[in-house]
Amino acid sequence: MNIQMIGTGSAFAKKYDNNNALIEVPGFKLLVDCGITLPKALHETNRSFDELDAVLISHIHGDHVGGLEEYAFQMMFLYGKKPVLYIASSLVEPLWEQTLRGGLTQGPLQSIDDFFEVRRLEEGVEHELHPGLTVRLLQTEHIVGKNSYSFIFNQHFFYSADMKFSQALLEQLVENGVNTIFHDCQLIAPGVVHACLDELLTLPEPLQEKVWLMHYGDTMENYIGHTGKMRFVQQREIYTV
Ligand SMILES: O=c1ccn([C@@H]2O[C@H](COP(=O)(O)O)[C@@H](O)[C@H]2O)c(=O)[nH]1
Ligand SMILES: [Zn+2]
Ligand SMILES: [Zn+2]
Repeated sequence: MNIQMIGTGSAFAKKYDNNNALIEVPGFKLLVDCGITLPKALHETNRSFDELDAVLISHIHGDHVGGLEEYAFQMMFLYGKKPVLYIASSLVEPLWEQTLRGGLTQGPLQSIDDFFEVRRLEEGVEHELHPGLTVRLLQTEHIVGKNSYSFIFNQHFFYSADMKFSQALLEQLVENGVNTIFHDCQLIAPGVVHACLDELLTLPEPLQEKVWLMHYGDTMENYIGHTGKMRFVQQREIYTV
């Protein structure tokens, strides 16, 4: 499985695009989150919405869902297709009612199903998205009252939604077969709604070696060499995991 971060930036980053990814297995391209900057960033990566097979959503913040309106409209008006949307069941109603409805509805098109082929996912269940690609949703802590789901792909690759630091969770994941962790990282403490670098640096070194840092601020380069055994994911670089 290959992963390319279309962006690695935090919500306010300007040097880096929103923390959204493209996961690819033979015959299938999955966009993970679709934030405000995604449509332009995808274009700058010489890709188009039409080549994506589906999008998977972690939680409802602009840097993760703000590009969905353009995705739906481009697919409708430029390509005459309905994109496949994988999303936790609990997020379907809030995504539509609180984020997308105002911009998308027109005439007889009044429901999320008019714009997306919605595939509802249940937490804790191994879902096969395509031969060679499974995902399991894990609800992780971000902001009180807002459901947020991290992902375990192919039982070994953990991709955090925006989440608070939890050493216990990371240790448990590794015990259960996870060997690569892409983790959001707020560079400046305190993390509050994210794991911050100081917290991640308290992880034992063997665990740090499995951790790659993403969702970082514009000053990331100042921290190169100060992340212990952890490495920064580079925007637009392709990693095989
Ligand atoms: O406690 C907080 C911290 C941040 N926010 C806002 O959420 C969005 C998305 O930010 P993420 O850091 O990517 O989750 C951004 O506008 C933050 O300012 C918040 O509402 N509450
Ligand atoms: Zn975010
Ligand atoms: Zn968030």
